[in-house]
Amino acid sequence: MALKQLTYQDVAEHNTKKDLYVVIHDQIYDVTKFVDEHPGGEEVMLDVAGQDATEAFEDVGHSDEARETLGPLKVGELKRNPGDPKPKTPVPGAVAPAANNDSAGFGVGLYIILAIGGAAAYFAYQYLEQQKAAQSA
Ligand code: HEM
Repeated sequence: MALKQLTYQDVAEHNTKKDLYVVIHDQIYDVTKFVDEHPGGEEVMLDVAGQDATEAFEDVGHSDEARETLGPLKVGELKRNPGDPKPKTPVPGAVAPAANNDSAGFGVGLYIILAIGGAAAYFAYQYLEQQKAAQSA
């Protein structure tokens, strides 16, 4: 069967147990026949019926076997319209570098504080030495 291009609106029409589509990573799956066999139960599947289930699916940490089960259930691809919700798929590396930048920012800040503290201590020492020299002169 040729793959269909469906919009969120099209997918949303398949939201009953007898006619059940979900979107995972922008792929559309017809899980009508699978819902009764789902080891996680039908309830969770009905919760995301006709919607983007990417987050729910990934949060569970489904096995490779579960991912393979998806293959034959695929009926189409999501066609995004302007104004549709953004993809739930996290952009690889989007979070990690931001976290790194934060810690790098702190690291640089720390160096600056140490450098200023060091300079202040140096000048204080110089000043005291001068005072001592002036007194003994
Ligand atoms: C639509 C495609 C889905 C497929 C093909 C699928 C398949 C599976 C499979 C094979 C398992 C057994 C454990 C494993 O192999 O990882 C499982 C478990 C589970 N699934 Fe799904 N699943 C789907 C969607 C979802 C969704 C949308 C949810 C929403 C929360 C969900 C929730 C769960 C939970 C909670 C378990 C754990 C059950 C347990 O360990 O008692 N699944 N699923």
